[in-house]
Amino acid sequence: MTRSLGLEDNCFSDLYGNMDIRFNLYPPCPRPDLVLGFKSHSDSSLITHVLQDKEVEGLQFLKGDEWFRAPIVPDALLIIVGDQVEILSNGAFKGAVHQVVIHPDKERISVAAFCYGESYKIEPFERLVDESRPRLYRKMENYGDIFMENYQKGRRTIEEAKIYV
Ligand SMILES: O=C(O)CCC(=O)C(=O)O
Ligand SMILES: [Fe+2]
Repeated sequence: MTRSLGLEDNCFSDLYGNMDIRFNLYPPCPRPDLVLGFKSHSDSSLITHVLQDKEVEGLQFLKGDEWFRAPIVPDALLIIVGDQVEILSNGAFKGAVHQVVIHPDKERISVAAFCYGESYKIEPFERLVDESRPRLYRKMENYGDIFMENYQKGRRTIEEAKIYV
């Protein structure tokens, strides 16, 4: 990813600070058309590693206005680009919007490991901002905290970070 931006190999991973791990349990629901296991969101992290259930699908990604299912690949870790990489890369990568749907009669489990930056402040890499690529995101502080508040209200925090040029 970094090479495709002309940056040094470790410039994202050098920023890693905390990792939060979440164990998700999605009980079955006889009316999966009426509920979601996880409503539509992008992650506040730099990147997220997801270990999916070995048998029950549910994770979906938004492209355009269509949802695409993430297939099960046994024992594979799925990598999701988070909002903080969107900001650092000045929009070259996008925080992937995803949701989880529920199975009518099978439980699903997953484990998500969120890698966060060590610093509370996050802004685009200077080297990715110039006359031909204007700065598209403000410097954000305490992204994770703002994120939770917004998530509960159904808002995307990345929208607050965007500068419209
Ligand atoms: O359950 C999954 O596959 C993904 C969970 C997720 O999106 C999250 O924990 O942020
Ligand atoms: Fe997520």
